[in-house]
Formats: sequence, structure tokens, C-alpha cells
Amino acid sequence: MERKVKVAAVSYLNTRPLLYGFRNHPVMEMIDLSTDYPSKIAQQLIDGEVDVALVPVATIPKMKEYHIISDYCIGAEGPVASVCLFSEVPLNEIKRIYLDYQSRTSVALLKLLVKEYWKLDVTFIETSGQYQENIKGTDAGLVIGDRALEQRKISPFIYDLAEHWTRFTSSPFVFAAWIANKSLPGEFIQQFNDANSIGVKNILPVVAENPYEIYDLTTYYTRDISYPFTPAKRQGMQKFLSYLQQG
Ligand SMILES: C=C(O[C@@H]1C=C(C(=O)O)C=C[C@H]1O)C(=O)O
Repeated sequence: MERKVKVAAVSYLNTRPLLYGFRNHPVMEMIDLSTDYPSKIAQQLIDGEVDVALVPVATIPKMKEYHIISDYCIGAEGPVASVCLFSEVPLNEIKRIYLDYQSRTSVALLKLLVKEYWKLDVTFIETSGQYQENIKGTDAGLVIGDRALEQRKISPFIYDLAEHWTRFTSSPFVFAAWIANKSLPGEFIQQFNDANSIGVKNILPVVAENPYEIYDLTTYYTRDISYPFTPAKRQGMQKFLSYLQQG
């Protein structure tokens, strides 16, 4: 290819294994890599500022053209640890929920669980900057990513969205997938996939490179997050997308 492929990845700890894979693979020469929070890179992919991004799957219905290009994703087969509803009171006492402006998938998943599974009567509040300090009394908050791992130390009630999705549907869940907004050469896709697999197979050095006191990253990378985009995860994603379609 004459020009480098512009790739945007999520800037949270959950992508460190995937980024490690790029750094240790010749595909790095073929890409221009940037990182940002999920809702930001979703907009970059929709606007054509990048060619490939690890975007929230809830973005898929908004795309004119999309290609899922990898066998790896940010998924979970049970609790994911970093996507939770945090609260000072139990679920049935919550009155309002702050939504995370950095998220697309988890906001949609939360609304789905509130309506179809927990059947709560709550008001949602949009955010655009720091809001975690507002999580108190009967005001709860959805928090994703590294900030969620921090919030686990603060909030007494923690409702893990991937865990509750799995209980509700018996399916695994996919938060984000590598999606291209145009068709890319098969050779590139193969190299890209290969690089991802290197990261996922090398969790030990990834953890060694990323000292983190707040949460055990080996647990996070091997038990909580599940990277392989398996047929069961594809089915789980389709189930989620069809819920979104029903509105
Ligand atoms: C598991 C996570 O998945 C993330 C959740 C996303 C979302 O809610 O839109 C998008 C990308 C993923 O990084 C997390 O960030 O903690």
C-alpha cells in the first residue's frame, strides 16, 4: 500500500496487550497508530479521519460501510471488572444514573439492562467531563475503563454490566471490535491479526511493562477481558445489536 493505514485504538489499559503486539510485529511499519477514548475514536472512524479503529460495537449501526477485520476484540464471558454501574445504594434505590461520555456500547448496554432486565425507573444524566464525584446518595454512575478500576475502590455497590448481560442472555458480550470503514488488502488484515495474536499470547511481559497498583492486570487480561472474537461472541454481539435495533 502506498500510504500507511491510520489505526486508532482505545487508550485504556485493556488495549495494552494489543498495542504490545503491534510494537513487536512488522505491521507497525504499515500503520499510523493513535489512541483516544472510545466515543472519540468512534467519531474519528465515522468521519473518515482514520481507516481502522477499535470502536464500540454500538457504533456499527451508524456506519455507512463497515468491515470487522480481526479475530480479536474487547469482550467478556462473565464479569469484565471495568464496565460497571457504581452506587452508594442498592440497585432498587437508585434514582438517577450518570452516563459515561467516553462510552457508546456500555451506555447502550446499561439502558438495555435497566429497561429489560432490572426493570428500574431511573433518570439518565449525560456527562461531558469529570462526573465521578457526583456518584453519591441515590445518584449512581456508569464508569468504564481505567477510571472504573479506580472507582471499584470507592463505591460500595458495584454492578458489572458484562456479568449481568451474561446472566440475562447466557451469551458473552463484545464491547469493542476492530472495524474498518473501507475494504483493506487481505495481506494487511492478516498481518494485523497476527500482531494482535502476539499481544494476547504475551500477557506476562505486557503486565511487567505496566506496573499498576489498583487492580491485578494479569487477572484483568486473562480472566476479565476475553480477547478472542469467537463465534459465541459474534452471536452475543448480534443479539445486542438486534436489541439496539428494536430501540
Ligand atoms: C471493557 C471495556 O470496554 C470498552 C467499552 C466501550 C464502550 O462502552 O463504548 C468501548 C471500548 C472498550 O474499551 C472498558 O473500557 O472497560
